[in-house]
Amino acid sequence: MPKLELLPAVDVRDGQAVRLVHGESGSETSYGSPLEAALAWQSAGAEWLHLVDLDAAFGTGDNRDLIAEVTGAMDIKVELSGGIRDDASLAAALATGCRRVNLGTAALESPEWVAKVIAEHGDKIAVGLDVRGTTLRGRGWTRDGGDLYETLARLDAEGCARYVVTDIAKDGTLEGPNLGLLRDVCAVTDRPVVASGGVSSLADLRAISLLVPEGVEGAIVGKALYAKEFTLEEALKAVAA
Ligand SMILES: O=C(O)c1ccccc1N[C@@H]1O[C@H](COP(=O)(O)O)[C@@H](O)[C@H]1O
Repeated sequence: MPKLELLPAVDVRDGQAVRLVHGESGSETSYGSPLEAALAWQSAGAEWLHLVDLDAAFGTGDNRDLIAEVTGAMDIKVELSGGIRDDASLAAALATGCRRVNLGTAALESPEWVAKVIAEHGDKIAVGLDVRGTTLRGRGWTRDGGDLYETLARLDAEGCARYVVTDIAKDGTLEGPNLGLLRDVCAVTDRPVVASGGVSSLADLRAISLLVPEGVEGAIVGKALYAKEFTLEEALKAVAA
């Protein structure tokens, strides 16, 4: 059985690595330099980095140069999220050398463009399904964007390669992942799913690992690492077992 991939997160707001609670603007705790954080996760053995431009996601500017600098400094695979909504922002994201990008708002508001870039770029495109209940949220998670399962069916039909599923109610809370949501999504798609939101312990990671046979490929870990609930080395060991 393949092991669960771990993607430590670096979310960037106003040039700083931050964690939010429920993705709410203004709930930031700052953790300093994004480059230092990313390099620390790489040194600890990460194979992936989940790098988010929160200003671009919220529409409060962007950290594009910094994101490109961090991505360029990485030897590991980078997944980029936040504000990738049109040809220019997608070209800038892909030009960083990242392995793939996550589209959020665009998948809700620009379905024709998303179908086009999925056809053009294949598995370099993932879609972030950020949900409250089963309602998708876009524009920095501030606006409703339709039903999770209807959107998933459309994206599946368009050939979307992968989904990053975030339970907003869990994100940044250290309350544990929404395993039911992950199971429900895996039950209706054959595409790999990356779990996001709520991881608080090594036990949570082991619980997500049990969903690998159902289609969960990876887990994004944020707050728990920054709050030192466990180390990345411990997490990698826990999912390797
Ligand atoms: O990661 C977060 O905490 C987050 C919080 C609020 C909004 C977005 C967030 N992150 C990721 O950004 C993209 C969505 O950006 P966009 O809608 O495409 O501009 C998505 O992957 C979110 O999970």
